[in-house]
Amino acid sequence: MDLHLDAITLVYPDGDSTLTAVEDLDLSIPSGTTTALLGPSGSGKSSLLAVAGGLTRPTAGTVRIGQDVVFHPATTVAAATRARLGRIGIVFQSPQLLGSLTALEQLELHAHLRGDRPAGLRARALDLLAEVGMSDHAHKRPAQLSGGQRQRVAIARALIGAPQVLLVDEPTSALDHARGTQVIDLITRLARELDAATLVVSHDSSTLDSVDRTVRMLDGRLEEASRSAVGT
Ligand SMILES: Nc1ncnc2c1ncn2[C@@H]1O[C@H](COP(=O)(O)OP(=O)(O)OP(=O)(O)O)[C@@H](O)[C@H]1O
Repeated sequence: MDLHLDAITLVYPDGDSTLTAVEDLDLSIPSGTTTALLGPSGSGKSSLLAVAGGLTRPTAGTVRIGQDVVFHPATTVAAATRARLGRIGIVFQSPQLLGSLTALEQLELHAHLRGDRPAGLRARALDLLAEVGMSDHAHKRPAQLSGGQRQRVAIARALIGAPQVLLVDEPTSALDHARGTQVIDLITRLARELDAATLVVSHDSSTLDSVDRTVRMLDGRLEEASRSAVGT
């Protein structure tokens, strides 16, 4: 299903005043495609991703998956958590793996937390680890893996629940150019295979050849050139 961010505004309290991190922003991402979100530091990229993932309530506007409004200014924490766990996979900037668990166990634990039934779970987790090129490392713990390998485990973990939406924050910031490009190519391919509407925040446009679309944020808004590309 497509992801729609409709007229999103996010205002943070800032001492005695306020700071508008995202301002009246519209963005739609068709299912199975990947959109990269670029922009200078402080332009609002992570804030927008947090709203799209239901981690932060928008001040105004709605987040829809298909026709369903999943997040809006009055969404309760319980409803946001339910929608996120059921429909959205998130990969954070640092992979946030648990040190004591193997790659395979990271995926299994995540599925259990989502409330998935265990039947066939191990096979699906192993399939996903194979998809991200980690079959030979399924039984290793994070300390035994490289940065790029940990990022691959985090991507597989985000996909274990077959999410309709995949949100990825700066997946390449700790990687060199070649590995960064590989990770972006992997995300783009998996989004297509799994039909997930995917948004990737990035600083580094040189790794983004495989994405379907690139949009740029500046001061909480999409730049004109990117906005005209929306929907193409
Ligand atoms: N929790 C918060 N409370 C108040 N202001 C915040 C908060 N989080 C972010 N901001 C401010 O909102 C603006 C947008 O920040 P955001 O982190 O979304 O930008 P970004 O484009 O992701 O930056 P970077 O590329 O450096 O991660 C910045 O001015 C930032 O200082």
